[in-house]
Amino acid sequence: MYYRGSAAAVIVYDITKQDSFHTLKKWVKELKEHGPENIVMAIAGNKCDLSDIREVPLKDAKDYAESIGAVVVETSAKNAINIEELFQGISRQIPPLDPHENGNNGAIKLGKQATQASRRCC
Ligand SMILES: Nc1nc2c(ncn2[C@@H]2O[C@H](COP(=O)(O)OP(=O)(O)OP(=O)(O)O)[C@@H](O)[C@H]2O)c(=O)[nH]1
Repeated sequence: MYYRGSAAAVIVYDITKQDSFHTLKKWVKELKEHGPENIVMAIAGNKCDLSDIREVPLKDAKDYAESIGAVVVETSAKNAINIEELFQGISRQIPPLDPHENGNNGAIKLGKQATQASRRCC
């Protein structure tokens, strides 16, 4: 996992495999210990189209996500379910850029400026 300087991390488990939920917890631990301090964590319980054979109850995922302050969404990469919601959830958690940090942090301030084109010639 590469996370240096990341604003957010999506950690995916398979709702039909309890093992994958245990593995997810190990990744969360790793991120908490070695990841950026304010990284936004999002948990995606993938394969929600297979909920008839689920091993991980949604409540377990929600309780765990709440305990670590993470976003949680059940997704289906196969059927394109909740993918947009996942990224919208993440974007709501990421703080806006601080224009005073590191110069202008790469951001460009948009506004009216006098340009050649706007000057009158006669
Ligand atoms: N039903 C279903 N299958 C999926 C979904 N996402 C991925 N798969 C299938 O799961 C298998 C593994 O997908 P990968 O993208 O290789 O995921 P992986 O984490 O590398 O592999 P696994 O640990 O085996 O799931 C492939 O057969 C995918 O088609 C999903 O949302 N629903």
